Amino acid sequence: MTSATIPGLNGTDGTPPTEHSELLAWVREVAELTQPDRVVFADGSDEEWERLTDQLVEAGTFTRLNEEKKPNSFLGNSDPSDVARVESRTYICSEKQIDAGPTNNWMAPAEMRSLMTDLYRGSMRGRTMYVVPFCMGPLGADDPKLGVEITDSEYVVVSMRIMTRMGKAALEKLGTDRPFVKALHSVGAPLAEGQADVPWPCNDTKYITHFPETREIWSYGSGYGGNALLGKKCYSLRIASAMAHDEGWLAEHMLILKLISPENKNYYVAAAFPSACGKTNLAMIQPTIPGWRAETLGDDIAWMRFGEDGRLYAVNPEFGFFGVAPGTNHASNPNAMKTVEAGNTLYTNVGLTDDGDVWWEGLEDTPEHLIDWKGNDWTPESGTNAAHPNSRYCTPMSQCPILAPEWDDPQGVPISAILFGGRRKTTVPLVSESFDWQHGTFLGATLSSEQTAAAEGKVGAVRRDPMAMLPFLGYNAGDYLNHWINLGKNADSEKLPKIFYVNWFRRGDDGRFLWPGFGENSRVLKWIIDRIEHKADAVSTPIGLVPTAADLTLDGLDVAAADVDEALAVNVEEWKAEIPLIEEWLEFLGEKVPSGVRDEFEALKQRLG
Ligand SMILES: Nc1nc2c(ncn2[C@@H]2O[C@H](COP(=O)(O)OP(=O)(O)OP(=O)(O)O)[C@@H](O)[C@H]2O)c(=O)[nH]1
Ligand SMILES: O=C([O-])CC(=O)C(=O)O
Ligand SMILES: [Mn+2]
Repeated sequence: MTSATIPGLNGTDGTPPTEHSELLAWVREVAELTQPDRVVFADGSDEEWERLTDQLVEAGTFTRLNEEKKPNSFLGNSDPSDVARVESRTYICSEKQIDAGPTNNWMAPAEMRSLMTDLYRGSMRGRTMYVVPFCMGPLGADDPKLGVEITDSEYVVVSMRIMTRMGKAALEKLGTDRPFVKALHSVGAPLAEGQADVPWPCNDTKYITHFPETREIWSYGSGYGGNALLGKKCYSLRIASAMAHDEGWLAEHMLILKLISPENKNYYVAAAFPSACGKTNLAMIQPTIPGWRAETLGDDIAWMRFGEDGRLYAVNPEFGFFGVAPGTNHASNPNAMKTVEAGNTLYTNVGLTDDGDVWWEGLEDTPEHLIDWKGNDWTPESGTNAAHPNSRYCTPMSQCPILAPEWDDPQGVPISAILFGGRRKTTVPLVSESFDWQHGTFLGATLSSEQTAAAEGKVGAVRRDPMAMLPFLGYNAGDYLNHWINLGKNADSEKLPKIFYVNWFRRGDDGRFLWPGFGENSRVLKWIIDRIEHKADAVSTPIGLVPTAADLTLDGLDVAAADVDEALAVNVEEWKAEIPLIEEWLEFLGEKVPSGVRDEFEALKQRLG
């Protein structure tokens, strides 16, 4: 493949639809290495969507859902071994190991390149290689954040069309020489001449690799969203966090929410919770308190930078939602249900009902019979899950009924409050306010949560997850915390967002949730806004400023007063038990932990006595 044209391109004369020489050179290089049967530039058109979804139905990957119930929507269940992010196979390959830090897997870039080049050799044989240009964040930005994913998966192409601004418009933005992130993906399942394909090609060997210094991503062996849709975690968090560190901004695992008060005043809130800990639900909240409304700007990722006015502005780099299905229903998250019911949605690893609809645990109207995510007959008596706990829907953001009109504004929105939160059965109260930015950074740095099914590993085990970024940091966690401290030091403290810590998941002795969560979380949000407006009280405790039940608006809440008190309680003995765990965590992070975070730890110990 040494000629100027690219054989097989679009099945035509081989003339590529771009004159971007660096892109073309890379496409040729990858095609030569991976040996696909043909090369196609994805344009993001409706015609392409139809062609590829038809092809996926034909291949047995997709089932077209009932047109009346779920128009233009498909179910694609994965191989049972390929259902979540693989953190043990995720690498940050910086030149120096210290720059990947203690929280990341590391291998020297040259070694990883050599190892993966061997894996990629011939890995696309018998398949089509797609070149997928995309943009993270508004196309209208002064400095649009572009990328190109090369993939041999049709599932990835159609999913990228939902999750990113993909195709022709992004290719036009690339022009002839705009820089872009190179994101290479192969499912690692070449087909020999005449070999039949399987519905979900993947490989037992998996690598999700990042080269932060050269802003490159190499992914191999998995088709699952977080491993294969490279604009999402790989680019917008791991690579972008490294860019943000160099350039003075933040790339965070945060939802962006707009709250509108009864006085019609707008407040923007960003919140970082670990995977499957409630971002999508909070982002689409339907407030239960009269007069308050909410609108969504993003449910997973926020890029934040200081504006000329000194405030912190957030943009959502994504274009769709890749949300957890189980637990989502018309009561818990009506806005997510309306978004997916509008159609144009891809479902992965949920049940298929006899009338061609989807079902998952927690959805209303349990069917008498369905085909479960593994392809087996299922009834409510089966005693197994119809849907995998990490099953997901992939749906266009534009269909969200409460999408904020400013969602695509390249300026972003000014953030008034940042929330950190996790899943903790004990210890962590429903809400607390940090004393200041440095203390808030400490709360984020020591954030802890019980593990969920969003990644391989033991569900329920408590782990520290700094700013909910543990699996998504593209560089040393100590440097990252330093970056947070420094941003605060260099900003006008009056204009910085206030930082809060929430826990919707505290439980009583019998295991029941003490707080009903979901729409009722609006009561906590109202207190947060009232704190910003100096309208609500709080008690100063060793861990931060905490409301009493009397400080919250609880009219109409159907929860025992004792449960609310228990949800809000700061139990000094429980917090003392937390101290050695925090100590161990800071030791693990090592000497790069900033003094500001260490000082906060000492101060906490003092306050606990
Ligand atoms: N008890 C309780 N459960 C909640 C609440 N909010 C969300 N959940 C449950 O938490 C699970 C995951 O929530 P999501 O909102 O999808 O998680 P996410 O943080 O967006 O996750 P990722 O997409 O993995 O980053 C779902 O099963 C929800 O039903 C809440 O306020 N209370
Ligand atoms: O990346 C994914 O697969 C989904 C997600 O948002 C997460 O795990 O946090
Ligand atoms: Mn996420």
